[in-house]
Amino acid sequence: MNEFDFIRSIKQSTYRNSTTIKGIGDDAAIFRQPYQDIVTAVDTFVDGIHFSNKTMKPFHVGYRALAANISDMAAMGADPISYLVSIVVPSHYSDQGLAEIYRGLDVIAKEYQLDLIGGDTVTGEQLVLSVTINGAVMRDKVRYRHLMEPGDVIFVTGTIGDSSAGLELLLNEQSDLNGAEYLINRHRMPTPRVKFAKALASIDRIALNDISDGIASEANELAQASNLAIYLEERDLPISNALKQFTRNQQLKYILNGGEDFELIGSVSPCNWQKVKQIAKQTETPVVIIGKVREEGKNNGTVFIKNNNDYNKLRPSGYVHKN
Ligand SMILES: Nc1ncnc2c1ncn2[C@@H]1O[C@H](COP(=O)(O)OP(=O)(O)OP(=O)(O)O)[C@@H](O)[C@H]1O
Ligand SMILES: Cc1ncc(C[n+]2csc(CCOP(=O)(O)O)c2C)c(N)n1
Ligand SMILES: [Mg+2]
Ligand SMILES: [Mg+2]
Ligand SMILES: [Mg+2]
Repeated sequence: MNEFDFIRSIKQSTYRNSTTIKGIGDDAAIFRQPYQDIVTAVDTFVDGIHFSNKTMKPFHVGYRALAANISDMAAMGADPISYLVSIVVPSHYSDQGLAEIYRGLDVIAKEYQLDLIGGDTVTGEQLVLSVTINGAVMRDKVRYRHLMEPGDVIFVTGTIGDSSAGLELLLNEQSDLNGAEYLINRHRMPTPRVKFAKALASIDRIALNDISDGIASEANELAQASNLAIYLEERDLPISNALKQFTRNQQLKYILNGGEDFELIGSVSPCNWQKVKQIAKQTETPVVIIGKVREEGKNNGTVFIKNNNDYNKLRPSGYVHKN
């Protein structure tokens, strides 16, 4: 299919948001958002780095690429609205594969009521998807990483490490483990926590970060942005039943250094914790406290984790891209 036929094939016939003024079909898209701040982010998804034919079908490539962007909106407390997709397609890639990528994009877009409003299509050596997302947030309700305060509790949604364990099962072609399907599904089709993050709007101040690179990295980002120290309790890290089958060392590797869970880690004043719990219940989002925040002079910007009664420094150690 040529570029123009392809673009016609992916154009939405109607838009899901009345604020989408112009989508696909001109030099640029237009959306209108009165009274709110626009929030925007981009994330890129590369064959051989973020996925391979061992780990994802074309449908999952689309689904997972947009999920990562939606998760960044959740991490800001924003409502995702529209997205643009820039895609590099290898010349040997099938029309059917391309259609499946866009089906994956559209399935999750529909779930979160997003409009596809534009993008770019080029041929190249390697399949690459770069997704730009737009969202909106009420003024003064953005959940910056720098908003932690001393005395806050650190919480995390869902269970952590599942995606990384699922990835390892896929790479080792090991699908006989109990719960393998669950773990693999968590890797291929993560669930960004938008409903929960939006429902937190009644709480004045919350710091949030989404878990793309493992708790060790994300907690360090929060500590550094807020210039405070974080103390985590290893035994309180939330683990799925499927992950419990792995050795404790493997579990900790997946949880702390794995990544791609797209759960949220954040901090809130202890006086608002009950409210967070209540909102979590209403939105069917598991949430637990895993640590606390302290003002500690020379230790500010550092994360510690307790096991066997000792706190040890937890260094950022997720996936780092090197140029
Ligand atoms: N090439 C770049 N040019 C300009 N800004 C960049 C570039 N790469 C990253 N950034 C910016 O750096 C900040 C951190 O980006 P990063 O990609 O680490 O966050 P993230 O998207 O939450 O994490 P992840 O990509 O692991 O999901 C963001 O403000 C991002 O826009
Ligand atoms: C085939 C294959 N091999 C390895 C990985 C692991 N991996 C790649 S990027 C990344 C961090 C998030 O990236 P970013 O920071 O760009 O969002 C992780 C954990 C994978 N997903 N697929
Ligand atoms: Mg990014
Ligand atoms: Mg993020
Ligand atoms: Mg990253």
